[in-house]
Amino acid sequence: MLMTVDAKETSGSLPLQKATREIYLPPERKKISGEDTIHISAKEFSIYYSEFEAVKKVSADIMSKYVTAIIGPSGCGKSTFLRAINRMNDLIPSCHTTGALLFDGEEIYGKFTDEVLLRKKVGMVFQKPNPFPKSIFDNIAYGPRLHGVTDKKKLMEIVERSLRKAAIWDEVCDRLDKNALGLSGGQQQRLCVARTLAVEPEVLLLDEPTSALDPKATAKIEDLIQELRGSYTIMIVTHNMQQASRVSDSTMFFYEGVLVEHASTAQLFTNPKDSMTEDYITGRFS
Ligand SMILES: Nc1ncnc2c1ncn2[C@@H]1O[C@H](COP(=O)(O)OP(=O)(O)OP(=O)(O)O)[C@@H](O)[C@H]1O
Repeated sequence: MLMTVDAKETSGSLPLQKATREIYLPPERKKISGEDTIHISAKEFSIYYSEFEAVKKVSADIMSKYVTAIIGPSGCGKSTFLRAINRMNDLIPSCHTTGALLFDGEEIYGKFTDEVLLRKKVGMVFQKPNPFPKSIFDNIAYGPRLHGVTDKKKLMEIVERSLRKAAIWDEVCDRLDKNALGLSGGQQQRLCVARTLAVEPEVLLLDEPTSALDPKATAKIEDLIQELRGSYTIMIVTHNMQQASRVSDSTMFFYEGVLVEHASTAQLFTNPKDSMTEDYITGRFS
C-alpha cells in the first residue's frame, strides 16, 4: 500500500527543503507464536573509535525471533552497532565500548565471553556477497567442519538443509561441486545466508544485504527474510526505507550515533514520535 506524505516545512537545524516521498505502509504483521522474549539488550551502550563516540549511550531491547531494521543516514553508526552484536568490531584495535550489551542476559563484552561461540550463535551476512573460492558444498560445510563435524552423511544433511532454508537448493542441487563464484550475485548472497545458517545460529545480522543486488534478487532476499522470521532473531541494516517497512517488525532510527527512535515498524513509519524521524522517513534529509 502506498501513500504520499508531505513533510512539514520546519525542521529544527536541518536544511529546509520540500520533501515528498511515497511511504510504503507496513502491512499488518502476525505475532510470532509463543511468549515474546528479549534476545539482545543494550543499556547505555556506547562504541568508540579511539576518542570518537560513534554509537552514543544506546538503550534498546531486541525481541527474539522478530525482524528489527536499523535505518539512518550514512555514518550514523548503524553498522558499528550491528557489528558489536557478534564482536566483529574487535578486529579494529581502536574500538572500545562502555555500558552493557547483553545476549540472553549475558554480557557480550564480558571478560569470559567465548567469541567463537558468540559468532556461532550470532551469524552475519555482509553488503557484498563473499563466498569462499571453493565449491558450493564446501562453502556450506566450512562452518560445521570448523565446529568438528566430519561425518560425510551428516555434512550432506547440513548442506541440503541450509541451502533449502536459504531458498537456493533447487537452483544449485545439481552442481554442489561447482565453484560458488560461478553463481549470480543474488545466488551468492543466498549462499552466504545458507553458510551462516549451517552452524545453526540464533541471530542473523544482515548489513545492507541487498545493496549490491538487482530488484529481482533483492525481492528473493526479502522473501527469504520473511521465511526465516519466527525461527531466527534478524537485524537488518538498510538504506532502503521501503525495504525496512516491508520486512521488519520494529525499526531503530539512528542519527549521529544516537538512537532517536525505536518503535514498531508500523508506528515508526506512519506515526513517528520524533520530528527528526519524520524528517528522515519523508526524505527531508538522507
Ligand atoms: N574503523 C573505523 N575507524 C574509525 N572510525 C570509524 C571506523 N568505522 C566507522 N567509523 C566512523 O564511525 C561512524 C559510524 O560509522 P558506521 O559505518 O557505523 O555508520 P553507518 O551508519 O553504518 O554508515 P553507512 O550507512 O555509510 O554504512 C562514522 O563516523 C564512521 O566514519
